[in-house]
Amino acid sequence: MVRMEYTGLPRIKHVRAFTVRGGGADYHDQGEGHWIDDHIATPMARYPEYRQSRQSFGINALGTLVVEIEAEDGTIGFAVTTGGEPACFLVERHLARFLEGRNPAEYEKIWDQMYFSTQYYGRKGLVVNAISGVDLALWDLLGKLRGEPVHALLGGAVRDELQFYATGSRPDLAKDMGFIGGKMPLHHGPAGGIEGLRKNIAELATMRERVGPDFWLMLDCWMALDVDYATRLALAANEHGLKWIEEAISPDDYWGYAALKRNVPRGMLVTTGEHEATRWGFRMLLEMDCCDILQPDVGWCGGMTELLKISALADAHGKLVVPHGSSVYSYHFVITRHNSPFAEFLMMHPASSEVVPMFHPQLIGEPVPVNGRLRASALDKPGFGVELNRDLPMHRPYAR
Ligand SMILES: C[C@H](O)[C@H](O)[C@@H](O)[C@@H](O)C(=O)O
Ligand SMILES: [Mg+2]
Repeated sequence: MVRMEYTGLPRIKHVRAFTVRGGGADYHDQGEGHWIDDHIATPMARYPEYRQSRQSFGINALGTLVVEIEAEDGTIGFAVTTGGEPACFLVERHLARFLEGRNPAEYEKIWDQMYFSTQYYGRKGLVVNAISGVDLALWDLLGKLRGEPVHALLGGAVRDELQFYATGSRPDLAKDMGFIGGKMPLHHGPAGGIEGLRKNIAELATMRERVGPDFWLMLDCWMALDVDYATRLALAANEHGLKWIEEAISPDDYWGYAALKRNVPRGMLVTTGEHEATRWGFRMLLEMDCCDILQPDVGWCGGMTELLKISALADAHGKLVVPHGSSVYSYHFVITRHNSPFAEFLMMHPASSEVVPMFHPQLIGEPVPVNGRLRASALDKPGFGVELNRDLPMHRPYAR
């Protein structure tokens, strides 16, 4: 038998970084009147001028980062995440050196060099968002070069379809659309006092009335609360069958999460992780028993290469990993892991009344759940199975 010498894949020739505005991966970057910017509780709500709108304090300050990786045969892999112009700088002026000229299959070594070369100023947040964007573009390129969907590169689907819960303002409509649950944004935090707490519970009670006793209802608290408020909210919400209380405390307060997890009523789940990063951050959440479900965002936690490590660690601890909604980037992962039994779908329609692609308008061919589900066969194109909408006004601020 002739032994084929392994020469690797076509080398990486160019890495390019662009920013683009208006929804997409920076999905908080929406127009007026969208549910996602309507008096949602945040840590900034202690300042009255920043209470009504998260855009007022800059939740959409960054915009989307688009990373493109072109191989020497002309194949292009890409990915989108949150990061905007500063992330473009990091990609073109720092990270690109670890990719250009390399074999795209060496994603472990590339990830290691991207992380440890930026560790002195990175480790979480924007820097790891940029690393995640590069890593996801690399996996897209790998899939396109090998003619395989990313889920096949990750070991293949363990189920025939994905099921989704919906995040938005109308769990009642989500139930009618076939989703398995509805997660609502919390509208009032400690700054709203007991009155605000009562309003939170009234909103939950109204939705429980509309959806009946069995449909999952969850509250997303977006880092806004302290342990005392979160505990009182959980105790009051229990009679309305709250399934989980999400990201109630600051991501840095591991001790607060551990206390909240001890305080909530038996059977109610504590979840967090969308603003956590790397295997080391998630190890802290696991070893300090902070939560029941880990929710890394694959576009923010370090990318697919890191999510694989986080997921295996969580699995060893018997914990679920339900990634924060990140469109196809999480779908290709969730369908391959038993400890990821369902996925999040963020309702990006302004009134949560219609299913629209999560990263609209940036991804051409972006699949959406039908009746709350997505067949594995809908994810069978190479890479992440989507193309970049090149009609959008993209800007490459640090072209080389
Ligand atoms: C709905 C929440 O306030 C955030 O906007 C959402 O993006 C995130 O926390 C989520 O879990 O989807
Ligand atoms: Mg959340």
